[in-house]
Amino acid sequence: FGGGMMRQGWSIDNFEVGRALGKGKFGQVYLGREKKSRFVVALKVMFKEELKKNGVEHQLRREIEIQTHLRHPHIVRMYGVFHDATKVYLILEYAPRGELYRLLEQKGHFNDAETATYVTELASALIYCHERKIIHRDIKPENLLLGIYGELKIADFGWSVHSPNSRRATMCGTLDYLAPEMVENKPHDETIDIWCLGILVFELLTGKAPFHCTDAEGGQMETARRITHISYTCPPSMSEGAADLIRQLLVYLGSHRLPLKQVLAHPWIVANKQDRS
Ligand SMILES: COc1ccc(C(=O)Nc2ccccc2)cc1NC(=O)CCSc1ncnc(N)c1Br
Repeated sequence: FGGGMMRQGWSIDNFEVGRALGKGKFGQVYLGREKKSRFVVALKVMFKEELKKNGVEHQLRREIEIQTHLRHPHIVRMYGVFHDATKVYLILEYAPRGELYRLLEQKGHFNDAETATYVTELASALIYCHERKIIHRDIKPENLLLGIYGELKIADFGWSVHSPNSRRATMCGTLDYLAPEMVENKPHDETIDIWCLGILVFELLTGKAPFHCTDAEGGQMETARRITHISYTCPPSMSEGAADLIRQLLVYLGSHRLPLKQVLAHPWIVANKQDRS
């Protein structure tokens, strides 16, 4: 089925459409099944009008070019794309265990073994991307899905670009994952993903993003100030090893952040990561 997937000429008539899986950027995602092969996929349906209104057609085209060539166990596959008069459809790998952030909400936080295993999977996917000069720029629980064994898969490369890049993404929503160079609108490179990895480690272990400020605490301005001043504290519940890894990731200068290969070799990761299945 995969090979055939790249053949052009798919239409929605080739698929049975099932329940809604979630709401991605610019569109709704449904469970789908290709009729002949019965292969199950996730179908993301986006309205051309909305893409045009948001001026993201070129971004989507680049995304499709990037994504259709990526093959990695911890990156959600994009098998293909088709469109009709009003909509664009992305044929995506279905992640059977859904969204990581829902699991995080449910559990409150993860333990060292679960977190170190997710970090290992994410770091290996990011190494694969960075080798191809692709930076994701939007690593956060909302963009991470879970495969059949509960393994992590990066999805929604909505903001991926080729590095180095200084174009400012119109960031909507939370500032929590913004790196200092993004807050200060400076040029950035793939080390931006290493910053986001540091934010993620903290959030998976504590259930909170390190620089988050509620509106009462000063809101987004205060969050931005804390990011550029690297002003956060690890809770006493956090192990020294995890705090050490976070300290080496949340570094102001991108070039001074722990390289991904050294993340995989960090003592806390090596001591706590588990094998899946
Ligand atoms: C490789 O995955 C993507 C690649 C690209 C884009 C995308 O929209 N790009 C884009 C859209 C507009 C403009 C520029 C880029 C989106 C995704 N993926 C998603 O949105 C995730 C859909 S939710 C889901 N998917 C599978 N299994 C589940 N259980 C769930 Br829940």
